[in-house]
Amino acid sequence: METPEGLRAILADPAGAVIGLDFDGTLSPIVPDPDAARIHPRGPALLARLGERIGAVVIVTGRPAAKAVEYGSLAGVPGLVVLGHYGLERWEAGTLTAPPVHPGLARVRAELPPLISGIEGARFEDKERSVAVHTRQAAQPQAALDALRDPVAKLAAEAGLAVEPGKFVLELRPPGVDKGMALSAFLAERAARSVLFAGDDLGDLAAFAAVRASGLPGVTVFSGSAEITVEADIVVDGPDGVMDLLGSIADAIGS
Ligand SMILES: O=P(O)(O)OC[C@H]1O[C@H](O[C@H]2O[C@H](CO)[C@@H](O)[C@H](O)[C@H]2O)[C@H](O)[C@@H](O)[C@@H]1O
Repeated sequence: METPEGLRAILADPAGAVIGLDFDGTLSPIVPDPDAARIHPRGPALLARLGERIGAVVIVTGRPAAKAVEYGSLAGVPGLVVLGHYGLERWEAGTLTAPPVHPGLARVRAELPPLISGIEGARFEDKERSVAVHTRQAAQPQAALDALRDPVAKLAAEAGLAVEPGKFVLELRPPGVDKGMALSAFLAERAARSVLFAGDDLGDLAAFAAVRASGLPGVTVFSGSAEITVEADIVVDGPDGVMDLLGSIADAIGS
């Protein structure tokens, strides 16, 4: 495969590059229990190598930023920025900045668990600034997700929250921010000269669009799985493939 223009730009001028990465499904293999997710074993060392030479490495995730740092063992990655909750939170050099919790969260925290209690295998995740319902552990994950779509959408609308669908998950989160907005603002802040973003799920599409809209030499990387197909400049085989790609970038720019 010919090296995409965006990747060539990153290799030619690493100090001007931003490498943006999703967490679950991209850096961290998908597992049934959201609390059991951990970064790929090669992740921390690879990101540390990239952090030394790349202009900026930024993780843009639906997780709380501190959870991504913890589950990723990432506190020591040089210069790392983590934008959590789709850009609502920012973690940098051990400091977390975040807005107040959205007032609608109290209502969904109270009403979502009873609403999903009739759905076999459905699981509630409380992320403080958002909540999620997962169906991966149901006997029929897709049917369970489909059964939840309308009641979850109704509850979210009444609480003034947005629904973010993903891999066997529906999140209820504050509106007005997405991974594309978060990445675009970060590129501007860093005066980036090139960009790569890697993701695996529907929430990452906004970041892919931001790469394309940035006007920079850019490359989108899809961490492929059997669960979803998305067009991107480079498609790799899940987190193993992401690690191979990041490793080849780190090797090419030296350490
Ligand atoms: O933006 P991301 O970093 O990709 O986070 C998106 C959501 O990821 C998590 O759920 C997903 O991964 C779980 C662990 O592998 C898996 O069990 C689940 O089916 C996936 O949807 C996380 O639990 C959510 O809170 C994140 O928002």
